[in-house]
Amino acid sequence: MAVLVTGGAGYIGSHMVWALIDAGEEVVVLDRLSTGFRWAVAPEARFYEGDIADRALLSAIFAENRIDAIVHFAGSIIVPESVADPLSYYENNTVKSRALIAAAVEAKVPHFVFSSTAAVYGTPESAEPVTETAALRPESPYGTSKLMTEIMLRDTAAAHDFTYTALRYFNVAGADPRGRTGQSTAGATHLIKVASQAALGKRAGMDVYGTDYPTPDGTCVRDYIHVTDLADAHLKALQRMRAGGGSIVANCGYGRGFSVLEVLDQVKAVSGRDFPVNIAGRRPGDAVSIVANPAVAMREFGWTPKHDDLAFIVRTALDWEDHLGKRNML
Ligand SMILES: O=c1ccn([C@@H]2O[C@H](COP(=O)(O)OP(=O)(O)O[C@H]3O[C@H](CO)[C@H](O)[C@H](O)[C@H]3O)[C@@H](O)[C@H]2O)c(=O)[nH]1
Repeated sequence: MAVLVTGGAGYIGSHMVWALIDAGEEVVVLDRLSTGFRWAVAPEARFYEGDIADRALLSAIFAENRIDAIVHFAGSIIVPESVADPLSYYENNTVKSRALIAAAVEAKVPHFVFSSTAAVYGTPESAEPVTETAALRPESPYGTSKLMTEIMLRDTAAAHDFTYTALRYFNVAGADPRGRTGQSTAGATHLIKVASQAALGKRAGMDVYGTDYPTPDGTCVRDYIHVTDLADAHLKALQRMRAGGGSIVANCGYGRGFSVLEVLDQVKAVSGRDFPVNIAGRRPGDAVSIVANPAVAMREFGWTPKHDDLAFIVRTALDWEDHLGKRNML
């Protein structure tokens, strides 16, 4: 059987494709290449260029491949962009996911792994690591668009012979330790990516969005997870469903938070480079502090983090950024 990876030319998707291939799986990728890159897709995967809401293309993919699982990454991922242009986020993340889920049900594809997000929680009530049963109060259209898809999956699983896993990602960073892929998106806004670019002189400096938050140093706190550990969580979630496990929602993070300033110190230390940091105002849609309780993923699919070390995350991000620079890519 084969696994269909939507968004497999993107940052997390391209790592997932490698994780599946490393595990001996047959992989089919569907990506419209709006932000991803054809070269990011492992050559062993079968590639289709197109949209996840293109029913004719999906029918062809299901007819040409024996797919028993979909791992769905395709979507828009930038919190402030979603605040500025909410309807694009509801279109790309909710409406198009609905089309993909409908096609999966029609084709009787039994397993679905969905890339959800910690943004579904908004800012949790307490500073304790958040569990999956916490209140769902997204603070951005991005978070709401993903939550709506989770709800569609829940209701679809109740009505059809269909099992899903929704993985709520915390802050994904780093790159394949073997250097095969990394975060390559043009105009990326993610903290570790931006700081790596500043450290390597690809940008003159960077902004810190807000130092007046109610956190120890006044900057926002996040739980940074290495992208390879995240891909491994998907693989384990898939194996669990194939073994008969039911639908489930699970956090993907390490259970400890770092502030923006702590991350910047780490990037400076690991790279050995200093760079200008401008203290700017708060960015719309930012949650104050959010850290995962990953107990469900660890217990239910036996997920064990292997790279839960901020210095390693930063090292692999810097190595990938350097690799892109040496090849005049981005
Ligand atoms: O140049 C920058 C970039 C980011 N930040 C700050 O760094 C923190 C992390 O920001 P990111 O943009 O790296 O990530 P977000 O927490 O906004 O969002 C990420 O995590 C979310 C879940 O928490 C979603 O999954 C989302 O897709 C993903 O981008 C925030 O406080 C942000 O304000 C800066 O200060 N300067």
